[in-house]
Amino acid sequence: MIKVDIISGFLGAGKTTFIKKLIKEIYLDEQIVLIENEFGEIGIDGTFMHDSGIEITEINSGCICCSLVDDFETSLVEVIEKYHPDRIIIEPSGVGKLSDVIKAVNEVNSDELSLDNHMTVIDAKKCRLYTKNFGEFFNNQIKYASLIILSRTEDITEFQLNECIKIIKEHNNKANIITTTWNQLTQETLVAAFDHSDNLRNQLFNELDICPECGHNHNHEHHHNHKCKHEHHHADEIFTSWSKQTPKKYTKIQLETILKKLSENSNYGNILRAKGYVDSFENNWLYFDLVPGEYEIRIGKANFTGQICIIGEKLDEQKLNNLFDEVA
Ligand SMILES: Nc1nc2c(ncn2[C@@H]2O[C@H](COP(=O)(O)OP(=O)(O)OP(=O)(O)O)[C@@H](O)[C@H]2O)c(=O)[nH]1
Repeated sequence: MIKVDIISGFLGAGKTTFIKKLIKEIYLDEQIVLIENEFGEIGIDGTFMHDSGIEITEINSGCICCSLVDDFETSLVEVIEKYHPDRIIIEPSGVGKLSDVIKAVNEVNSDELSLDNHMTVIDAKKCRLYTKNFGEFFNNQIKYASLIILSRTEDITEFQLNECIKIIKEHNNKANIITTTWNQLTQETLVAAFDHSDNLRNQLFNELDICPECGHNHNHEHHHNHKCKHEHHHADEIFTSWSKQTPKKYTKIQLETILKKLSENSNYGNILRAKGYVDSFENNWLYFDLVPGEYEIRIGKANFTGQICIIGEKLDEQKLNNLFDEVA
């Protein structure tokens, strides 16, 4: 049997960072293939992970649970035939619904796959904001998780942490919630959290009554019709992405000025995530990550060209293009 893990979580929650930790500390003896589904057109994460020798299959420009469901099945079957790994880790796009991804995995026509952990990474700092603004996606990722991992707990007050846990428990009061900051999470503590989630998963599955049409859990016929009509949005009805490939060089200060504007200014649309890498005037490239209110620039290896990817709501493509092109 090939085990399948799904690691969901909203845009920028820390999925990729957590997967790296899992591979290094929990799955170190297993042969792993990672299937990444990016909502944007460019697979940015792939380049980071390749260095650790993990096979990566990327499915970009849409969502494996709606527009790319056939591509997803094809990729899974290809991965099984080509690599016969011990485990396949699926990283859905941040705007995917976990119930849809579980459903897509269950529908793949193969006796070799068995769904193992389906966990969700939640940015503890943004829990309240995201449940309010993007609840349809965010709450679904909470509800269907067998294990929940909080990120950025080092940056929040006890009050914020309790509030975040309260929100999570409103949607899922069974899953273990990992609240420890990631640099303190040891192999033993992770294993303990996973063991508990093993028991829970079976329980959760019995309770999952997933609608065959829309992938949602509905217990009553009446609710069923209502919810399918009014609540089931596809990610691309709400979120948009803008990508650009560019050979342009930036100084660190120039890139910082751009990211600062993106994180503080609503002129460009509601920016929820930006990431990519660009050439610099030094002998290295600048890799960047942005979520609302914070950004990070790291030094990295050259790539074949620079790539920028932005995801948000109502993005102003012209203004974004000018921002990256007309650098002072
Ligand atoms: N301070 C802090 N930063 C974190 C933590 N987890 C993730 N980050 C940062 O958050 C940014 C996004 O992390 P990723 O792991 O790329 O998030 P993701 O969920 O894969 O993002 P998507 O690409 O949108 O799917 C990066 O800059 C990480 O370094 C955390 O626990 N603490």
